[in-house]
Amino acid sequence: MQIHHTIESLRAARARAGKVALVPTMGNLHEGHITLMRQAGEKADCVIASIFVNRLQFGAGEDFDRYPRTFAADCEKLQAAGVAHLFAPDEAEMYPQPQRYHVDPAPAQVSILEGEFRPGHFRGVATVVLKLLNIVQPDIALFGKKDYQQLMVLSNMVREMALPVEVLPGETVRADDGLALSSRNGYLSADERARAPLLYRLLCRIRDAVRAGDHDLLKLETDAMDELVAAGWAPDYIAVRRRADLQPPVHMDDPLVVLAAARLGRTRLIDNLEI
Ligand SMILES: Nc1ncnc2c1ncn2[C@@H]1O[C@H](COP(=O)(O)OP(=O)(O)OP(=O)(O)O)[C@@H](O)[C@H]1O
Ligand SMILES: CC(C)(CO)[C@@H](O)C(=O)[O-]
Ligand code: BAL
Repeated sequence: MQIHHTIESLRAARARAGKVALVPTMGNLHEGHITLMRQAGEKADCVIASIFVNRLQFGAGEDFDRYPRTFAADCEKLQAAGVAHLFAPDEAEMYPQPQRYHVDPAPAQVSILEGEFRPGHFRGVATVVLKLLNIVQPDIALFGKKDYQQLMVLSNMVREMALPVEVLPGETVRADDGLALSSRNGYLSADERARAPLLYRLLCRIRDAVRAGDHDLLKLETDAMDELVAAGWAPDYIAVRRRADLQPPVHMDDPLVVLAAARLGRTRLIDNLEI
């Protein structure tokens, strides 16, 4: 695997490659990321991964400074997964001056769910992903469904900006007990890690209830929030939404997804399940 720290070096390599799939990450790689890399390898001749902890998408008081940076271990995993090129710019390469141009998703996209609790987050995500797409110019870009709203925002950006790239979703990879793999799981203490699968279990319960014909969504959501609080969590939201635009459903036969975010100690976890 070749490692590129500059845009110039990455672009020279990209120019020699055929069909390229890009998998953007913030590093601290786990099996969820590696599954995306393998899926990318099935769709393209050449897989390019990126690792960049993007300051623009972190709010004040969020975990930018303590975000796990494990570059050497990440490189070994990418190499083993058959990734051909890694783009790993430093901050001066990505943002040589304070970024003056941003992608601003419409409030309907980003004032809800994650966007309500992380103001400015998706502006930062969309801006860095547009920049990564411009740098790499991949044919395909892959993003995980674990970050469901991110996938929606980025798919809409690509479509509305007519970017010449195909966005492909990756299914959420989970631990045996159901917890969605996430870099932030590493923040959990042993006790918190043992309690963490409750979030997934509550999502399963709501999914199963809706499938079985229970349409009292408010009660399902409120009961699950109460259960999290009783178990010592601080939930931000649990919401059943339409998959297409993440707005509240009008018809229960719309394709739906249930999404949640909650804090366990100092760690904020998100998860979702399609219904
Ligand atoms: N468990 C997972 N299954 C599938 N894809 C995943 C999983 N976790 C992350 N991804 C995807 O990997 C890409 C990079 O994500 P990122 O580097 O933020 O990892 P993360 O584990 O989600 O980290 P964080 O804990 O910061 O949310 C994103 O497209 C994300 O949706
Ligand atoms: C897409 C992304 C790499 C942009 O920084 C990040 O939000 C992530 O890791 O999901
Ligand atoms: N996995 C999405 C990136 C973030 O939480 O900032």
